[in-house]
Amino acid sequence: MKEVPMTMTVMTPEPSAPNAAPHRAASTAPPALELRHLSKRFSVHRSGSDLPSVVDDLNLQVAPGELLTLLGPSGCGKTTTLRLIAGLEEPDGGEVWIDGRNMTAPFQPPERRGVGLVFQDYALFPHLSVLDNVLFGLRRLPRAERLPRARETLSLVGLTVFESRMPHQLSGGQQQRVALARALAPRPRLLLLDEPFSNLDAQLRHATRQEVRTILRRSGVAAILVTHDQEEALAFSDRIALMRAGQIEQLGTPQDIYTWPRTAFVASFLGRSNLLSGTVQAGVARTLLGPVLLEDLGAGETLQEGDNPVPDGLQMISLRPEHLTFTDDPSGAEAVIVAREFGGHAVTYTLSLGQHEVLLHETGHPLRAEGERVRIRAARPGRAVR
Ligand SMILES: Nc1ncnc2c1ncn2[C@@H]1O[C@H](COP(=O)(O)OP(=O)(O)OP(=O)(O)O)[C@@H](O)[C@H]1O
Repeated sequence: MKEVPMTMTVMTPEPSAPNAAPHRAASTAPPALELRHLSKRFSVHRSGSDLPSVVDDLNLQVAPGELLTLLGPSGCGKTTTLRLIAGLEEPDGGEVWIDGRNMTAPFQPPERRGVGLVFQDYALFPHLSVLDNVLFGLRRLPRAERLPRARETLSLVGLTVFESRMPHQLSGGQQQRVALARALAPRPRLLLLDEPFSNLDAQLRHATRQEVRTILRRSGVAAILVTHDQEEALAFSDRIALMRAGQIEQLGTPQDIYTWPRTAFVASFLGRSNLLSGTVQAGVARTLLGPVLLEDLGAGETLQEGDNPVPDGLQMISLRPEHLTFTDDPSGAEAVIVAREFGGHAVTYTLSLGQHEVLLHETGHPLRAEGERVRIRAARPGRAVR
């Protein structure tokens, strides 16, 4: 059974909008969220030295209805960013704007931000029924509106028949949907989800993620998901902000970031990648795999007239495992299969090219044996990364 939560799940919006943005155009909706040069560092001692910034000059806009994921390794500042947005932490610098209102000047407490929160531990009240848990988030609503709103939200998350149950009588996935209903019931401007699926086992996690995504789409609320699970980020998000050391390393749609990583960090954090050094000349890199044609531009990248998309010289080249292929061509690089990872629909081979190892991902072919000598080549263009 879960403990009574220390943190409240729902922050009901206040009706007034004291800090409406002066530049807000009448016909255009403001971003659901805007972070401007947001910074936060924690002090070690009251009087002592400061640690480096945990959130470092962060700029971000989230459109109404958008599902954005903050993705990154442990300790990169995702949760702190979420807590700054919710008003659970005060920033050292910068601004948080929610739905066109400045929440940081003056500082608005959590309950005045119109933000809903969902945590990984569901934070349901164990002694309240499903319906009462949802009603709890509606204390600020006129009494007559509470029950219809709670029932409407339970219907949205598909839990109407469970309204009299206690939380311990529900599966983990159902409990998480109750937590979602409780956060959505006050109709927040923005929903913040902190690792909401991490307590669920793999299968339930996948199903719940899809359900939550569908529910959020239906409700039209903008949401920010925090996760360190790249597969979850790829499947869930309209856009991903990939964070590293308190900054956004790359921001874009899952497909764009996966296809056109700008840095070696992004290439290897989001999916697997072979990082090879190559000498580039006229858009082709000479690597230990032989010549690799390079992607010149990624989504959103533009060139000034006369610019060379990939400068000549020594560069780091990223090649996805699925972009390598076995070949009978004698010009292919010689390699030995040192390991084989069978994943059902696909196989990932680890290949040794002497000093270096690379990964090759193959679907729908007969299995090759460990120890087999093969030739490989790049079947798709590579990407020069910093
Ligand atoms: N209250 C605090 N006092 C001091 N340091 C803190 C505090 N809260 C967070 N930190 C530090 O800030 C850094 C970022 O923490 P944060 O929880 O935001 O990272 P995260 O990306 O969410 O990590 P994880 O995925 O592990 O939850 C970490 O080094 C953490 O130790």
